[in-house]
Amino acid sequence: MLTVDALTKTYKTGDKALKAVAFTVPKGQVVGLIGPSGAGKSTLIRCINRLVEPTSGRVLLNDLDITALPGSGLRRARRRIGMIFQEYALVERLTVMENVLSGRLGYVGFWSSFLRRFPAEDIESAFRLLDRVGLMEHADKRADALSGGQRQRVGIARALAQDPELLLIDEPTASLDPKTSRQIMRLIVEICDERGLPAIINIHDVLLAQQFTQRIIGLRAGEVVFDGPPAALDEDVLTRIYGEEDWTAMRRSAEEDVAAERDAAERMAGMV
Ligand SMILES: Nc1ncnc2c1ncn2[C@@H]1O[C@H](COP(=O)(O)OP(=O)(O)OP(=O)(O)O)[C@@H](O)[C@H]1O
Repeated sequence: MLTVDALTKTYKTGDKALKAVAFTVPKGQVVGLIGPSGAGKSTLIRCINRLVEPTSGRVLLNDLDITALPGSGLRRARRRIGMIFQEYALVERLTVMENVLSGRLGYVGFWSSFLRRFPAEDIESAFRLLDRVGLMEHADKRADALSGGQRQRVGIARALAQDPELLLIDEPTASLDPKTSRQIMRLIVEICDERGLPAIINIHDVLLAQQFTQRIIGLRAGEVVFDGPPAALDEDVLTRIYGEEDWTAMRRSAEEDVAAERDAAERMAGMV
């Protein structure tokens, strides 16, 4: 379980990016974090793994107080937190398998990691993960030979290779087409359910968040202004999160996207 307790971040510039943010995420739950630009979503994700130092408040991962850890303890704690990124952050010239195994680098000693020699059980487990994300036959391909959706699957497998207790996911579908985005969201939610992993997904696509996550947290100007099930996310709530003008513009562009996708599907159907 992840507990975020009265988390506050004030940057040196005086920007109050988080104001006493508090929530808990139980095992297996996937939370969609939404909010307008500048609401504090990235700051929240970065404060949880302490890439950004919180000003006050606490972050607990199961029984471990991440906010109280000194440097060495923090490195060990970060192994427990898997990260998945918008731009995948793969090593392009390495193979799919090597990228997945790089998730184990925090566990093997310096020379083994320098020589990229991994224990047999790490390799077996990496094969199982590649199978789970549907990339078994691509294990030996270089990462730069893959499609965007396949790359994100490698990113997911690499995060899981860490054997994490929490996943922090930053805009996982922002570089993908709508169909691939849905496949990736479905995969993330299924895997979190199978492994009892809590996850927070920073996601700008409200419809996608609503369709796949079990809970939505809406941030506005550093404060949680909504925390509840996707079904409760009505026009009033969305206006509260995004403001009247931005929500109307977002809804219009989402409707246009849905219509464009439907037209494309109809055209494809007409061709066969
Ligand atoms: N390194 C920094 N120094 C000073 N202020 C910062 C820094 N990073 C973010 N901020 C400020 O903190 C607030 C929250 O920013 P943050 O990037 O967390 O928002 P966000 O919701 O992730 O936005 P976006 O969706 O555009 O990525 C903003 O006012 C931003 O200007």
